[in-house]
Amino acid sequence: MVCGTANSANLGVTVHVEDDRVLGTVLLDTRHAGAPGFAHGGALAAIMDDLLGQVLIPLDRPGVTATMTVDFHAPALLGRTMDLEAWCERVDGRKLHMRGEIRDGETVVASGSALFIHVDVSHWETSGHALPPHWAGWGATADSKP
Ligand SMILES: CCCCCCCCCCCCCCCC(=O)SCCNC(=O)CCNC(=O)[C@H](O)C(C)(C)COP(=O)(O)OP(=O)(O)OC[C@H]1O[C@@H](n2cnc3c(N)ncnc32)[C@H](O)[C@@H]1OP(=O)(O)O
Repeated sequence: MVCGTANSANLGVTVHVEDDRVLGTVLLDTRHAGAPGFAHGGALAAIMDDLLGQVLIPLDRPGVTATMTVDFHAPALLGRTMDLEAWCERVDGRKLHMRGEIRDGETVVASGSALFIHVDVSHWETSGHALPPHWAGWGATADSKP
């Protein structure tokens, strides 16, 4: 629902990995309004969760959000391309401490921190739905990483 191109209701986030960091952009519009002209905080929180979750890819650790805090520092205006950045601050066993920012130019609109828990890919098999084929092998190098 955030960056999945197969979902026509996605929030239009695009991301890529650079040196273990996830960088990206998002352009919110009236569909994502809270107050007129401003992005809904829940949309920003969803973007933050997904952004921090994308760090699981360079970490090569499948995982889920256990807890997340989003700090809203400045109003997020609709119709502006905002920059996204996320990284892993610390790995402590299965606990993955992520951090990220949503910025409008030099202004940090929101910052986030989350605890993700490393799980086996079989975690998602309990839904009964088939996993995306490209998830096969996700986490294969996790045991060899600190
Ligand atoms: C090449 C491949 C490409 C693949 C490409 C894939 C795309 C990749 C992008 C994904 C981007 C999407 C990002 C969205 C991410 C979601 O939206 S995930 C969905 C929302 N989250 C969930 O559904 C999680 C639901 N919760 C759970 O399933 C379970 O509670 C958990 C989190 C797995 C933990 O359960 P558990 O495995 O039984 O572990 P448990 O022993 O309870 O906890 C382990 C440790 O963590 C601590 N802990 C657990 N929960 C908490 C908490 N809430 N607060 C503090 N500590 C906690 C425990 O205290 C424990 O600590 P220790 O005692 O070891 O010190």
